[in-house]
Amino acid sequence: MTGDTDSNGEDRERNRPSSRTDSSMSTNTNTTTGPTTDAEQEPNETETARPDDVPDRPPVLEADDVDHSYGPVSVLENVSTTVDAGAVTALIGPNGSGKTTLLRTLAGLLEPTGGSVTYRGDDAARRIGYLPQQPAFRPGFTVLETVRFYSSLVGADEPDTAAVDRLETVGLADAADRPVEALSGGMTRLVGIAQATIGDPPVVVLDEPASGLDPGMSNHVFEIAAELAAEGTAVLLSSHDLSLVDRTADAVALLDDGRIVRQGPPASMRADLEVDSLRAVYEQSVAADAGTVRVQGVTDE
Ligand SMILES: Nc1ncnc2c1ncn2[C@@H]1O[C@H](COP(=O)(O)OP(=O)(O)OP(=O)(O)O)[C@@H](O)[C@H]1O
Repeated sequence: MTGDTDSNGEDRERNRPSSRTDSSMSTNTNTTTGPTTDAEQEPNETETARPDDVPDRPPVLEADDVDHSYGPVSVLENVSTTVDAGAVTALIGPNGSGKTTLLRTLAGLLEPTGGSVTYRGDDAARRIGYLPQQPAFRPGFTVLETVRFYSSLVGADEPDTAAVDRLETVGLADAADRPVEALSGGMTRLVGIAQATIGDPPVVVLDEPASGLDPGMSNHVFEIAAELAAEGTAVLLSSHDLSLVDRTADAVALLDDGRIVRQGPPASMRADLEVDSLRAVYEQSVAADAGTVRVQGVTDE
């Protein structure tokens, strides 16, 4: 993985792990999904044809009819999806629609209250790396010491080298000696990304990795996600930055009120609705009024 940054997204477009015409996620709503075959694929005029040498993307995580309730409050209902190797899968949806709950369920941090989540990847020392929405680190240590600690936890042969490399990748090399409690919110998130990716887990789950980052660093974080995918990692992230998702993601799942209402490659989603942006797909698919957060468990009188 390299740490090169481009600020305009053109290199990322060129370096995208593969064409987005291959569907790593079903476009059906609420169905168990798997890779579709090329024969099942509708021709897509907005994208170039899939080259023959694009590797298959086996599902590494599968969610099958997943429900999650916090006590009496049902937050996820019948969510079926896959997270595939060598792809960036993005979860989008309104505030409170259940993205964090789904990410935590897929990462194995929350038990589904119905359905199942299955890991189908390699039996790695660390299977899933996870960046929480609000990463926090134990005060009293520097950035380098913190990342080195996580590096040694995952059994790196040379924790120092691995930690230094990872800080360079996320763009934090210059802050290596700074105490973690003296970092800005965006810098803390970058330490979190270093922590989530150390040890090269087959699955990396990033909850709003670009939140609080300036535009250049947001681009950089999505570029890191694309580079991880190009190396074969299954990257699952949530984001409200629809243009970055549109440019970067191989597959998108749109969650509304705890249900997946659309999923598939962004180009297919745009083509299905005959619109030219993921934002337009979002606006046509989300039921809630803009400016209102739908709160599960609260009924309309
Ligand atoms: N521990 C919890 N106990 C009870 N309810 C919870 C808990 N965590 C989340 N919720 C509720 O579940 C719903 C979905 O929350 P979640 O954080 O998954 O949404 P989200 O899509 O990630 O939102 P955002 O985009 O604002 O981060 C919300 O109504 C929230 O209040």
